[in-house]
Amino acid sequence: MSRAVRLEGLAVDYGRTSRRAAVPVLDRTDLEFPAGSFTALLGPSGCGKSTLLGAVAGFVRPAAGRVAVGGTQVCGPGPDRGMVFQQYALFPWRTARGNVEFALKRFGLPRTERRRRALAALAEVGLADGVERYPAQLSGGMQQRVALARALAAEPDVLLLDEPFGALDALTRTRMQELLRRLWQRTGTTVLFVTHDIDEALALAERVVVLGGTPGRVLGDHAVPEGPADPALRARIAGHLGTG
Ligand SMILES: Nc1ncnc2c1ncn2[C@@H]1O[C@H](COP(=O)(O)OP(=O)(O)OP(=O)(O)O)[C@@H](O)[C@H]1O
Repeated sequence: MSRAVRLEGLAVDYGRTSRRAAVPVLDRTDLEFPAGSFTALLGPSGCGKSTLLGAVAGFVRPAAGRVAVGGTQVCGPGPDRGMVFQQYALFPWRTARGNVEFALKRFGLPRTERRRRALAALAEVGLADGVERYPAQLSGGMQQRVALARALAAEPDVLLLDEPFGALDALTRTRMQELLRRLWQRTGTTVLFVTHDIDEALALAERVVVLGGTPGRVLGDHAVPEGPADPALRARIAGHLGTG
């Protein structure tokens, strides 16, 4: 299933204490991500991309406004939202299968179901032969496949990816991008993908939202047409980023 994500006047600030005023990180932001859509969030370092994703994941509490997934207000993390980070954050003492199974534990699934889902998700990301390997026996790309399988095994409605391929070499990165596109097309999950790479955003997403400024706000919102890359669109987006 997939569900729409809606940000309504979402604002986030950090560092509020009894002595110090809060630092605003994300300005009041209204955005709607339709069910099944694939959006890239693009912007310079520090503009609040991860913060926005964290608010959707339920890790970050809004200072104002709200986030709703499928019409239900987000109050904390939940199995309907899966997250993949740049650092794979796998347990080194668990195998690929063990890492995915462990992540499913908090959803109260019986052991046989956890195993079934873990093996299916690992096969889906092309790791059927590596399920009993430990992270140290896997390349960076393979470890990121495990992290992706871990998120997919929960069968989330919304997949949140925070620069997931930033640490991979160019070839592995292209392969992982293709894998993600295929998975999205098959599952129809709503995808929010954070990157600071224009070409990655244009290669993957149907829509590119550009964030920038301090506090962060939406500077541009562009549909990406199917087909060959459009240099004029790229130039417009680069213009928002000040890299044109
Ligand atoms: N837990 C926190 N406490 C205080 N400040 C924070 C916290 N997390 C992030 N910040 C600050 O909030 C701002 C936005 O950070 P965020 O990580 O959301 O940006 P980003 O656009 O994802 O950056 P990057 O591309 O470098 O990951 C930054 O100035 C950062 O230093």
